[in-house]
Amino acid sequence: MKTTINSKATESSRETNESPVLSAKHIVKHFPVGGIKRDKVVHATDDVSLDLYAGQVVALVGESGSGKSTIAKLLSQLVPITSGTIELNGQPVNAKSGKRFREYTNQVQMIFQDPFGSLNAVHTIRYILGRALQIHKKGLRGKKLEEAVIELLQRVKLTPAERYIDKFPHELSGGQRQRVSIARALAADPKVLLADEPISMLDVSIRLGILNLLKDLRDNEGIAILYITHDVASARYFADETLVMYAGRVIERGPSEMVTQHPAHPYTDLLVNSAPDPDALNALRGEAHGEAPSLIDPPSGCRFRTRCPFATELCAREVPPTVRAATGQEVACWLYTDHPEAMVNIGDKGELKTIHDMELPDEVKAKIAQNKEINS
Ligand SMILES: Nc1ncnc2c1ncn2[C@@H]1O[C@H](COP(=O)(O)OP(=O)(O)OP(=O)(O)O)[C@@H](O)[C@H]1O
Repeated sequence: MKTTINSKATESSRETNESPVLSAKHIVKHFPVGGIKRDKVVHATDDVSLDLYAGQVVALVGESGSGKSTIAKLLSQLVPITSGTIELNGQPVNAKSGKRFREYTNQVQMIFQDPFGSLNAVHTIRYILGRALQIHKKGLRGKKLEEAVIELLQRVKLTPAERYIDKFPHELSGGQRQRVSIARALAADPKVLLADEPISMLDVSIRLGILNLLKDLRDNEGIAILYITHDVASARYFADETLVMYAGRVIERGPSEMVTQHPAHPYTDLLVNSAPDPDALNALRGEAHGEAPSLIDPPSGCRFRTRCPFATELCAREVPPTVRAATGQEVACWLYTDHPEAMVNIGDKGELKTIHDMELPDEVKAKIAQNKEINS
């Protein structure tokens, strides 16, 4: 039986001897449920590990409710983790307040989805960015503060800065406001940006500009970025590595090009083929059906098995190990192991048949055979 591989970030996308800036190890978040289900919890994220490296973008993709935002909230320490550890520069982070907490939030900044709600409408850009700078660099005032505000505006390409500095948020376009939000995050000189759907509320025509700005920050300033998105195509364009989440778990990860062009996990395949509307999965393919599962009582074993065309009794019984697929990415799926039961599929009428008896394209059969060989 194949041994489970470490869920370390894919090495081909970066220098192998580099250490991550921010590292999440086996993080779990269970939210308590109120009302009559008081004794139950929502399994928002279960056993998620990820590493963010300087000058690299990691994308988290998945349907609505798969736990992506929860990961960002845990990494930004907006909500406490149920279990697991977060390490910044190799040091475990457990400060919940005080100086060490402020040091952490300086280094790990968040960019939110809604540039309309996240900037205070009653203040000018000068005040908003000036306040952010003063919080992180105490004693900065007068001309030096003005220069620092102008520099921030230049870093996010709002130039000439004089045109924007005395404006109120409502006088700016959505894209310009998102640039101000990014400038505010940069005021802390962060090593990590957690960007939760930073372009999804923006007009399609200006989305690329914001992604290119974030790309520049990655390339020129070496900032590590976690990019949360529904949009697989933008993950391919922007992210070095892509992690796919399903019902609170990471089910596939690897170089973005491989994950998005040669998906290994049946769910990723579905997600990629349903683009640009990943929430329309149900209508997509005859063989995959059903709703995303409840996170209060998630399915046993593999959480995708209730919608998976290849699900077996083994998938219901045990959580699949994470193994390496022939195409290089890491995948949590029994199909990629040499477990004998993973060969058996329950047909429409309840009869047992092997995956090789199913009507699959030859290339899919070859891929599965190749994967089994590699992992045996
Ligand atoms: N404070 C909370 N209390 C209870 N449940 C929560 C809380 N926050 C999130 N959840 C639940 O956790 C699960 C994961 O939510 P999360 O927002 O992380 O998903 P997501 O993938 O980011 O979705 P979206 O793309 O819609 O933002 C959902 O079932 C959600 O309802």
